[in-house]
Amino acid sequence: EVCTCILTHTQATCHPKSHIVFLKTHKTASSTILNILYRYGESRNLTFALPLNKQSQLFYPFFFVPHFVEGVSSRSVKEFHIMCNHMRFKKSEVAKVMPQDTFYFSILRHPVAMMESIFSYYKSIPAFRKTFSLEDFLDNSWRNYSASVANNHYAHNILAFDFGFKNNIAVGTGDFEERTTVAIQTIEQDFNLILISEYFDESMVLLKYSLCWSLEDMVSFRLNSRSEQTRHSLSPNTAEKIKMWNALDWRIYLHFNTTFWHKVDSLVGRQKMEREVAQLRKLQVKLANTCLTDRGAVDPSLVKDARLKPFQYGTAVIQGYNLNPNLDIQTKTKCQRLILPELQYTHHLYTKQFPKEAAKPFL
Ligand SMILES: Nc1ncnc2c1ncn2[C@@H]1O[C@H](COP(=O)(O)OS(=O)(=O)O)[C@@H](OP(=O)(O)O)[C@H]1O
Repeated sequence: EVCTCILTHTQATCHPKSHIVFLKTHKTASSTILNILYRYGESRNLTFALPLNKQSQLFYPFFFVPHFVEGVSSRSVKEFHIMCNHMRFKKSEVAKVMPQDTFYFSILRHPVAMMESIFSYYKSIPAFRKTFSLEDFLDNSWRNYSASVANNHYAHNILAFDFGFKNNIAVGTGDFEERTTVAIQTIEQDFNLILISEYFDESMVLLKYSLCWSLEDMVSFRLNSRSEQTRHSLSPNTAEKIKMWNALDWRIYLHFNTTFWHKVDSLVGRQKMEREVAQLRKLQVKLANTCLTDRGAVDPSLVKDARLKPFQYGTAVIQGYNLNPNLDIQTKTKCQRLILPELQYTHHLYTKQFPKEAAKPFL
């Protein structure tokens, strides 16, 4: 894989990859990446490993098994190209569905920013429900945190959980170091690339090189972003408490933040990276000027077309976009796909791939 990617440096004959697994982690900009994969696959008639029965997730938080994918049990699909919906990762099971030469990648976000986002989005889970604030949770409520209660996994080392590891471990306990090492080594083995949400544009350029795609394939608008009014700034003291509480995630993040920059150096180079990030941003500004009326995201109450409204959850206010009404049909379709929220786009692809199943009443 590395060899073909190096060839892309010189614009030589690398072959675009189309067998891809993206582990969609939570609150890491993963919906923006999902949208990139959906558009790439749809425009090339690739087949997605979509969740069974019109679900939007691969039966998360259960560990992945092949029959979660529509078309596996019925054997109606011969070859899957892209798997990218939320799942709890288990490599041995995913590998039963996907071709051998599949490229595996995922994305991590700084655990402090991530927990701030998660607290607002998953405020209704038992661990957070009765707490006044994230600070209140970190100071007091975590003492009553029960790992066995459904959905509480969102509150503790959620990155590790999504990658398939046990998430309930405290720093300083007997096997913390060993389990951290095993988690990091296993992710290194199972994944070809780990991206970092804080360097989203750099991540997209790195992904472009790794997949041998074009810069045009990497353009996106920020999806699933919260409006300013539901963001909370955290003190340095709170940030330290989050790093302690989510020590496993913090260690995983630190490790892959380092390897990310090693990959940048070996696959792209810093100067070229800077140039390509600037090009990518230019392309995105141009696209925003063409596609959008408001130039950027707006609060959901201001999204005029109900079909383009993102799903709302918890105390978060998730923003969406308004489409420029003066577009020719072709441009309109292209722009619409760029801002189509995850649930709507998943349903659209499901209907295309499985028209008969899509017509059946929802069970
Ligand atoms: N391009 C880009 N760059 C940086 N950050 C981005 C980007 N796109 C989305 N986001 C932020 O990612 C958060 C949503 O993450 P997800 O889409 O993974 O959420 S979900 O788990 O699917 O609900 C959400 O974070 P918060 O706004 O802090 O909640 C988004 O703002």
